[in-house]
Order: sequence, then structure tokens, then C-alpha cells
Amino acid sequence: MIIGCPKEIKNQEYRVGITPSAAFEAVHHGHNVLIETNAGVGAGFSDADYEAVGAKIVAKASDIFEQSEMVVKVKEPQAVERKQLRKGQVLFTYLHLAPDPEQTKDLLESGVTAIAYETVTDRNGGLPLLAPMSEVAGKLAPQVGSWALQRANGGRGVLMGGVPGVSPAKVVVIGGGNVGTHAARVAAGMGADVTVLDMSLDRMRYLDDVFGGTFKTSFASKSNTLDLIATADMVVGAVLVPGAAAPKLISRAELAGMKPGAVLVDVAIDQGGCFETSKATTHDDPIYEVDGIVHYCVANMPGAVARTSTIALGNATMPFMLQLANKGWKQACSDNPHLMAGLNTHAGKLTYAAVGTALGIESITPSDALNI
Ligand SMILES: NC(=O)C1=CN([C@@H]2O[C@H](COP(=O)(O)OP(=O)(O)OC[C@H]3O[C@@H](n4cnc5c(N)ncnc54)[C@H](O)[C@@H]3O)[C@@H](O)[C@H]2O)C=CC1
Ligand SMILES: CC(=O)C(=O)O
Ligand SMILES: [Mg+2]
Repeated sequence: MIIGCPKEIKNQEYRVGITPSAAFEAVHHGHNVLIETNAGVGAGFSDADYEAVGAKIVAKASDIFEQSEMVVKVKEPQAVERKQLRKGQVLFTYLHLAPDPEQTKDLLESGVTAIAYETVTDRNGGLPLLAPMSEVAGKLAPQVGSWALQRANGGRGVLMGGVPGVSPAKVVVIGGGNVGTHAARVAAGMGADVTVLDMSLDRMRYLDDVFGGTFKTSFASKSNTLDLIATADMVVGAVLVPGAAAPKLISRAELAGMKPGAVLVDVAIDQGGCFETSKATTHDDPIYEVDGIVHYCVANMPGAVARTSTIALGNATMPFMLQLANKGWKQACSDNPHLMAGLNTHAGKLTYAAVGTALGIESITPSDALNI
């Protein structure tokens, strides 16, 4: 198969979809790997690194889209990229379609077979291609949130760990999955007083077993949430209902119950955000203020630490990319239900129910798509 990887073009996105190590594996399995020139530079991989493992460097993104049977990326295709996708071609990348009607419409019109990293599953009910980036974004959340808490950035001027005689910052993490657990660990490591809210009692049992003493857990009822955000210096939004638009857990009116200069870090922004006042921002201009509350809503946080993120993502995606390339998408998906769970669009049909519900579009099942 011809597998192509264009350079990412989203704002400040320095990750790359195929690492030299993944390219090596694909070439070793008899595939042709095309990499756009300088695609890996932001993550510390030169064209020579790719050539050394047998990949071919291509000058223009348009040649990658034209020649590739499968396009492997990191971020959702931007409008100019979407125009170059076609029926019969496989796209393997993050999509986050539920909050993105325009992208969904374009992918359906293109006819492309789009497999979304964020909905591929594993046998433990996890999301193995989202998890590594959730670990990165979770670890970054207190780091960027503590920067936003600094007075010059509009924050309350509170130091995460406090100092002797002055209490540490209070951090509330809503959602105790991959993002939330890593955010809580880092915030606690910085010395903050951390509470994780979740709806899943099983998850909180696990967190309490493993991290009891490091941070607290609390059931994510509305009243507990309001009580905790009233005294919080930082709130991290880290909830997920797989594939669906994020539930809105704090309304604009409820911001009035928070301390002026408190910081919201909405990591769930790629699924539309879990605060009513969240709107996606970029690494260039990451924060804004609503009613005295600082919002950080960057939808590609891991791009900030592109080398760590690219290697972590490549470790996770490579085995799935190889299954798709070795068997073709239909055989690979019928052999592996976890990969099939990643199928979001095929030949003009939506194949992911939660996206259909969020956007009011009819969907078919991925197994029906195998017969088209
Ligand atoms: N902004 C960015 O750059 C990045 C964003 N993300 C996003 O972060 C979000 C979280 O991802 P993960 O931690 O991997 O998901 P996860 O599935 O590991 O964890 C989500 C947690 O939210 C909990 N939850 C669901 N509904 C809830 C509610 N109403 N109240 C309280 N808890 C609730 C679940 O029980 C689960 O424990 C996703 O939207 C993901 O796409 C992930 C990586 C990078
Ligand atoms: C998960 C995701 O959207 C990202 O890593 O940018
Ligand atoms: Mg994202």
C-alpha cells in the first residue's frame, strides 16, 4: 500500500503522524511510505531520518494526498486538506466530529473512509489511541493553568504549592479518566490541594486505591461541583463520553459563584468543551476572560511538546496502521472490532452513532459499511 503523511498545518501543530520508527516498520512490511518534506522537523525528525529507513520524501502535500491510498495524520484535516480527500482513500487521524459539523459534511462529501484515533477501542473498554495524548494533555493542564493563574495573565496570582504560612492553590479536576488522573497527579506534585470529580464510582474506587492521600475524590453531583468550584483557583475540564459532544457542566451563570481570576482549563474542548463559555483557542493566543474567569481552551495541547507527543502517539498508532496497510481497511476492521470502532465515515455515510446524535445526521453501523 502507498501510505502518505503530510506536514500538519493546524496552528502551532508540530507533531507528525508517522515517526521514522513507524515508517521503518511499514517499509519492512513491503509498503511505500511517502513523507512530506520537513513534516517531522517540529518533532525533531529530519527528512534524512525518514530516508534512512526507506521512506520517500515528497515536496508537496498535494502529491501526498493524490498518491496515497492511506493518509496518516495527527489532527483533523483542515479545509484545504479535506478538499483533497477522495472515495476509496483511507484517512487515519484524530477527527473529533461531534462538535464539528463542517468537517463532518466535507468528509461525507469526499466519500473518504475515515478512521478516528479517538474512537478506536481496546479490550478493557479504553481508548488506546486517545490515551497517550490524554496523558500528555493531562500533565500539561496544571502547567498551563498555573501560568494562567499568574497575575500578569489575568489570574488570581496564586502559587500552586503555596509557601510556608500560605495555603496552596485549590485545584478541581472534573473527570477522573486519563486526562484527569494525570492532571491531578501533576497538580498534587506541584503542591496544590486537589479534588477529582467523577460520575463513575468504580473509577473513584480505583483512584482512591492508587492515589488516596495524593488527591481526594468526590462524586460529580451538581451540588458537589458547585461547592468545589466556589473555592477553586483552577478547574480542569477532563470529561469524555466517547465520540459524543462533551456535556456542559458549568454554565455562564455559575461562573458568578467562582473567585475572580480563577482559571478554567478545558481539555475537553476538542469534543466541544465542558464549560458553557468555552471556545477553542490556539497556542498563539491560548487564553481569554469571561466574567472575570480566565479560560484556557487549546484543542491540540500535546502539539506544544511535539517530540514527546509524536513518539507516544506513534507507539500507539503503529500497530493499527500496519493492520490497515497489511490487510486493507475492510479486512482489518472485520478482523478487529476495536479498529472497526474507529470507523466514522465511509463512502458518504456516517458510521458513528454518537456523532450522528450530536449533529442530527443519520448513521449506519460500521458493519453495514463493510458491505458498501
Ligand atoms: N485539548 C487537547 O489537546 C486534548 C483533549 N483531550 C480530550 O480530553 C477529554 C478527556 O479524555 P480522557 O481523559 O482520555 O477520557 P477518559 O474516557 O479516560 O475519561 C473521561 C472521564 O470522564 C468521566 N465523566 C464522563 N461524564 C462525566 C460527567 N458528566 N461528570 C464527571 N465525570 C464524567 C468518565 O467517567 C471518565 O472517568 C476528551 O474529550 C479528549 O478528547 C485529550 C487529549 C488532548
Ligand atoms: C487528542 C487530540 O485531539 C490531540 O492530541 O490533539
Ligand atoms: Mg484535540
